[in-house]
Amino acid sequence: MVTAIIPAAGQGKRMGKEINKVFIPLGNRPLIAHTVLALAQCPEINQIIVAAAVHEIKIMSDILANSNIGKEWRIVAGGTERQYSIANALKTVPDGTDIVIVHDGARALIEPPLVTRVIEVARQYKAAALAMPVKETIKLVNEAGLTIGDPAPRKMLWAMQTPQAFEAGLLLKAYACAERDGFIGTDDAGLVERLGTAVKIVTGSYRNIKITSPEDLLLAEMLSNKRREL
Ligand SMILES: Nc1ccn([C@@H]2O[C@H](COP(=O)(O)OP(=O)(O)OP(=O)(O)O)[C@@H](O)[C@H]2O)c(=O)n1
Ligand SMILES: C[C@](O)(CO)[C@H](O)COP(=O)(O)O
Repeated sequence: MVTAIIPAAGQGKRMGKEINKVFIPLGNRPLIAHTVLALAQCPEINQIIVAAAVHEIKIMSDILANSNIGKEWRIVAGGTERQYSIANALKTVPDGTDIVIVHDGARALIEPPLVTRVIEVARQYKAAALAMPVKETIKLVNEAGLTIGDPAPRKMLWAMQTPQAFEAGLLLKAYACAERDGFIGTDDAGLVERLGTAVKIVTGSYRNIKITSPEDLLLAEMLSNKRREL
């Protein structure tokens, strides 16, 4: 049984709008509805848990109730960090779940076949994540703004995306260890790697953007219109 967790309890500060970016409309529905519906289209996923900010539970619930999700779904209260929002959701994962997938509410353009793929690979390798090769030259820069070297050859650098999928027991252990150590990571794969488990990379898509700043919204609108034309 596969449970999907969607953290959507952020503030969307970098988007610079008054509302949480996951409620911004994209085409005919809010971003979060696109995200949840994309995951709901994956036959492998049995239930969906969305983490929402406490003061946004009502609006989230209204949106999801009107979205014809067609799968079991529920909302949990989020936390002050993405990781805490996911930790809250993990506490409510139903017994019998063997795979947990985590997907950002803000990655509304995810294509269902990629979700299916990452779940299949997680069954094989225990841990899998979408990622894309970086296109830019990446450098380490110190606080004074001076370069201090290249981190690794570019062909070894991949930009992590979501969804990321894990054996349920492994992810629960990774979260318990991170909490014990006071470690905050920027993705779930990072928490699992701390246990010594390598995460199998699945090539994602440059269209699977995390809608973070206003330019991303423009790009999302273009990509989404293009998809409707096809
Ligand atoms: N305390 C938090 C912070 C983030 N998220 C979610 O994690 C995903 C990825 O985070 P990000 O894109 O950084 O979203 P925000 O934290 O909302 O953005 P910002 O940092 O600009 O405020 C988003 O779907 C966001 O809603 C969450 O559930 N709980
Ligand atoms: C998990 C993630 O989407 C992988 O790219 C990303 O790290 C989330 O980052 P943020 O710190 O919440 O912007």
